[in-house]
Amino acid sequence: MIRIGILGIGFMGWTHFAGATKIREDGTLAGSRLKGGSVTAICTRSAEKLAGDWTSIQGNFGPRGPKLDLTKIGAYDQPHEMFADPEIDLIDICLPNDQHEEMVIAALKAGKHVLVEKPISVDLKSADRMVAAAKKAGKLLMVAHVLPFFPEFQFAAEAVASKKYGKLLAANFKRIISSPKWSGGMSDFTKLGGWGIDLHIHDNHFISLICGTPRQVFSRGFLQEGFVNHVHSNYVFDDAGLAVSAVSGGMAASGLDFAHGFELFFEEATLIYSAGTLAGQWCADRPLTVLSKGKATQPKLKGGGEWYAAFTAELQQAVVAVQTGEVPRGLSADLARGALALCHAELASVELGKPVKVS
Ligand SMILES: NC(=O)C1=CN([C@@H]2O[C@H](COP(=O)(O)OP(=O)(O)OC[C@H]3O[C@@H](n4cnc5c(N)ncnc54)[C@H](OP(=O)(O)O)[C@@H]3O)[C@@H](O)[C@H]2O)C=CC1
Ligand SMILES: O=C1CO[C@H](CO)[C@@H](O)[C@@H]1O
Repeated sequence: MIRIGILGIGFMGWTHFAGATKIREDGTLAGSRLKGGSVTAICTRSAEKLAGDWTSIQGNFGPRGPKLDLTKIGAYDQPHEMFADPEIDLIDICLPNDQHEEMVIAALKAGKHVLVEKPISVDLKSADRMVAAAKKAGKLLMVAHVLPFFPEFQFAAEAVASKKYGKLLAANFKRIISSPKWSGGMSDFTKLGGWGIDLHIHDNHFISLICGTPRQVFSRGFLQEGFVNHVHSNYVFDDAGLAVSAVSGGMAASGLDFAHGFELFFEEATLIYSAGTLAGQWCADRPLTVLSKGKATQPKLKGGGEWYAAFTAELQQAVVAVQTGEVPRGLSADLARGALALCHAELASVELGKPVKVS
């Protein structure tokens, strides 16, 4: 049994907890959703949350946090005490971006495997230090990029890899939010790395996963405090027969809290998907649809339809990685670091007004 300790009970800490744990209506815990793994501890600075009152938590998807009976799990208010607990194997870090490096390195030094929320860090040198610390400690460092675990994105990734609709010729991705209001810790634009890192990295990671690393990127957009707020990017691959672009940012008016989607153009089919919130209501305006030979079909997707299902799948893979010692590419720190490098190349491209090589 892989025992997981979650550090930071905000939007993502609650979401990971819900993905991993069966919760009854009355807030008591009914066991793990993960095969071979379980959340056995949490660490939070908040006395309220330690006592099980998570009702202050509300992110830009999913329900408000509940009132929980936490008597069956360990509850810490000091990260280093949780890291020292010999009964924990994997630390799951759900803290604001600027705190990832310090806590990741401390957990690795304490002999734990680590899963850290995306982005791995805001700074590339910091990401390198984290990767080096994992190698030195001989422990796994995984980055919780959840997009490949969303059923629609999983379907798209499998279609590209299997070539079931022929070669991918072109792709366009969208990820738009209005500025979130729920989190003090996530409200400092420079600590976030701007939406060009905090938000858009999801698509940079997914694009790198399914298409490989682009050679160059050419971006136009809007900067704020030295970081990207809104960006339109063209990715330049060695394969001139592959055209990929993305639009991401945090400039949407409130009421459009979150929207994402894609159009993938294959030789023999087009895949479209578009969903998000409109004035607080989740709305899949274009559920994943395959257009081919004049027909539009909505394929049966893998995975559950619950709001936390992608996180269950992500945490399940992290558990298997600890069991086997092998990190799947989607969770690898190297791919996460590469996605961050792409974000920085886009920032440089917006600043310089010309294409920039991806390092
Ligand atoms: N994969 C995805 O879809 C998403 C990923 N994220 C990522 O998850 C991470 C956390 O984001 P999110 O959960 O939205 O943020 P929240 O602010 O909602 O939660 C972060 C939590 O970290 C703890 N914390 C510890 N130190 C601090 C501090 N100095 N300031 C603020 N909080 C602190 C707090 O928990 P406590 O009170 O328990 O101490 C806080 O609630 C980020 O890296 C973000 O990019 C965010 C949203 C979606
Ligand atoms: O997907 C996401 C939704 O928006 C959040 C910010 O508010 C991001 O942190 C996150 O990665």
